[in-house]
Formats: sequence, structure tokens, C-alpha cells
Amino acid sequence: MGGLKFHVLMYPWFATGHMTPFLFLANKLAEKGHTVTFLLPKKSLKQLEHFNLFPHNIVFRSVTVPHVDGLPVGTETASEIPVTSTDLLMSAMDLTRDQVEAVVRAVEPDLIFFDFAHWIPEVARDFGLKTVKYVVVSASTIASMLVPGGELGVPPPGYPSSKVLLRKQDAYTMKKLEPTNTIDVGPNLLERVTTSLMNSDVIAIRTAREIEGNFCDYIEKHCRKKVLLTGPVFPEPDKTRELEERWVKWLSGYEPDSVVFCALGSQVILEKDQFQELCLGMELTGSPFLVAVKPPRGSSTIQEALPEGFEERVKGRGLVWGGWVQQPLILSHPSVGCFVSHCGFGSMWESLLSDCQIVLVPQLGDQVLNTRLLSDELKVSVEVAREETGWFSKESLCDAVNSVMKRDSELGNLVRKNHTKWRETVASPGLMTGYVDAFVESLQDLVSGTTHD
Ligand SMILES: O=c1ccn([C@@H]2O[C@H](COP(=O)(O)OP(=O)(O)O[C@H]3O[C@H](CO)[C@@H](O)[C@H](O)[C@H]3O)[C@@H](O)[C@H]2O)c(=O)[nH]1
Repeated sequence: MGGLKFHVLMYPWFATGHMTPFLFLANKLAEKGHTVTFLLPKKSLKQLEHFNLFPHNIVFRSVTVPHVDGLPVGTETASEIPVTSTDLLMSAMDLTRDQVEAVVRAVEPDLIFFDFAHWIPEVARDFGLKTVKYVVVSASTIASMLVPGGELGVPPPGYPSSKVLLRKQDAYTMKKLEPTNTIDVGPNLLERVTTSLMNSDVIAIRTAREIEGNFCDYIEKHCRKKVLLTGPVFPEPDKTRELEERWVKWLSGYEPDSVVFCALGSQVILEKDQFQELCLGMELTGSPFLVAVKPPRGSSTIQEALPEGFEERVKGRGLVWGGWVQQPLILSHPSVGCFVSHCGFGSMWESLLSDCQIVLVPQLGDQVLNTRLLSDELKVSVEVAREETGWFSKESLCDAVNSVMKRDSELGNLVRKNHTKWRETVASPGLMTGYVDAFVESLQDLVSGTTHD
């Protein structure tokens, strides 16, 4: 608890998968007596408030997200829009610079944490402050962004892995990100990320050396600056919130480890045909299943998009739900035996912490890299096979699930064994506290201007 106390201003990208890990880290800092001003869009306040375990030390301040042409009026967060409109929301974030400067002036922080607001180092310089670019995607994602433009499947010189790569059949992930608008919105995502990496004082990554050490070293060398690791920074289990009664009731009707749970995060919106294939694949597994995804593109409800006759056929054993569910609590329910995930970075950690078998069906580039890390390097999961176009069939989904769910499957036993080993590693309390303690010490040095070789 000793040493210098500092005040951090945090300004994460307006997406659940970014704001929540920032807040988890804020809790760790607050626990040690440091203070945090957390800037976020108004709409996100409600969703995040309950994660704030130290309301005296962590103070939320909302920003007004200005309207930009091309976005529906009132848009404030990435989960409200398709990923192809991300660049528009980023340009709206750029327009909040005045508001951020006013907050800096008012609260006088010692440090600013940011991720996509690439102009934060300029603001900080004006006030004589230090900045931390906090990476809440995997180190492998950042490493692969540092040398863009190479041939898919071929590691750039010095890149630390021949497995954690985008391959030719992953080209579809790039199409998914192509902006659909023609409005000039300033720098693209890659430019924002590289500018942020280059202009911040230090880079911090939400990862563990045990899992991605070689990628962290690669980034440090490439960016020629210190890379600090916070460890996975899992949230404390929230004992005040229990799994909703409807899910407790539904899940309790099934045998232990029998239910296949599928969730694709806060952003993914499938095309209708791929959504239907997902449903049919789950049906084909023969297992009870719960799918929690957004309605597919062009449909306003799940019901209107389900395949013909599907609901009657799976009645009593399968459910497709279009709303938000409590993912970590569902994963820890004894009836849930398999997690079919998009492998967003948050879900990646949650899947590692769970004792479910893991089946991955990534949708975006970073999710593909996380998938390769888990499936090909750590061998704790299996990936659903895709065709060259990026399409996955109901058969390939069903095969992947059954390959790890069938009793006595060799692959199932192998991934279970590896998963147990890695879960024990990442969940060991010593690992987390060790990372956070070392991270805080480095921040104290940064604020006080102390240097260590
Ligand atoms: O119904 C749901 C859906 C999600 N979650 C939670 O929401 C978080 C989602 O985070 P993540 O798994 O990281 O997914 P996304 O928010 O979809 O991911 C975005 O942000 C990630 C960085 O954290 C990137 O890796 C992804 O590519 C990007 O799409 C997790 O904690 C989930 O437990 C729920 O609780 N209920």
C-alpha cells in the first residue's frame, strides 16, 4: 500500500470490450489507494456503474458524444452500430477533445490512460502529463499490426510465431471491417493504434508474460519503449449479482456439463444465412444449447430470423436469445459444458478461467489471432473450420463441438488437460497480485520521474 499516490484519468474507446477492462484495472489501482477519473459516454454509465467497487476513489464523468453524419442520432457506443461504422464513432470521439481538456484542467491528473484517442499524448504534453496507451486486445494483435501489408500466412521478419497469424482463408475478417461510408473521418484504426503506440510514454498491455511474453518483447523492440504488463486483471466475482432466475431454472433442467452455450460478444452481428447456419449447427450437435447473439443483419428480432421449423424441433432443449446475458455466471453454471465463443479478448480470458470445453468461431481479425493463440499454441480449444470464403457450415460447427464434447474423445481429453493446466496458471492469485504490484510500482516511477535500467 506504500509509496506515492497518484491520480489517473482514463479515457477508453466507447466499447464494452474496452471500457470494462479499463474499469477492472481502475479497481485494482483504487484498491491500493490511488484515484481515478473515468470518462465515458452517458449511456455507458448504467452498464458499468456496478463494476465500480471503490466509488470513493473512482469517479465517473460523462462526455457528450457529438453527432457525426452517417451515424444514427444519439449513438454513443460501438455496440449500437455495425463494425463497419466504427470509424465514424471514432471521429465523434475526436470531437470530444475540448471536453477532455476541460476535465484535465479541472481534475489535474498525474497520468492519462487511453487507447484509441490517438491525440491524448498531445493534450497531455500541453499539461506536462505522462500517458499510458493501455492495450486491451492481445499482444499478438498489436504485434501483427506493427508490420501491416504482408502476405497472409507468412510471418514478417522477427515475428515471434508461425501459428498466431491470419491465413489466406481469414481474408473475410478484413472485409467485415471495411467502412461502408464515404465520409472523411480522419485516421483509420491502424493509424490510430500505431500513432498511440508511438506517442505514448509507455505501453501497457492486459496480458500475461506466461501466455504472450514473446509478443510483448516483439512490441517493446519494435516501438522502442517500455511495455508494462497488467496481467489479465480479472474482475472480482460480483457476489451481489446472481444469475437471473430464468437461466438458473432453465439450466438446472440439464445434466452437469451437458449444455453448449454460445455467445459472440457485444459487437458481432451475423448475416442472416450465417446466423441460421449457426442455429442449425447447434441443433445438429444433439446437445442442449443456449445461443445468446444479436438478431442478424436486417432482422429486428431473433424469432423472425430463425430457420423454418427450428423452434418446434428444438423445443425443450435449445434456446436462441437476442438479449444480453450474464456470460461469466452462465459459464460457471454446472450444467454448462461447452462455450462456443467469438474469442474477443475479454471472452478469451473468461473462457480460460471457466472449466468449459472451448470452441472458437472468431469473426474479426483480433479474434482470429486470439483463437490461434488458444487453439494452436496453447492447445486448449478447437476452432470451427471455415471455407475459403469465410463461411462456416452447420456440419463444421457441429463437428467442432462434438470433437470436444463426446465422451472419451482423444482431442476432448487433450484440450481439457491443457485447459486445466492453463486455468490453474492464470487463476493463481499470486500471478494477478504480482502483476498488479509491479505495474503500480512502474507507474509510481513514471509519475515521480524515477528511471530504472
Ligand atoms: O451477452 C453478453 C455478451 C457479452 N458479455 C460480456 O461482454 C464482454 C465482451 O467482451 P469481449 O469478449 O472482449 O467481446 P467484444 O466486446 O465483442 O469485443 C470487442 O472488444 C474486444 C477487446 O476487449 C476485441 O477483442 C473484439 O474484437 C471486439 O469485438 C465479456 O466480458 C462478456 O462476458 C456478457 O456478459 N453478455
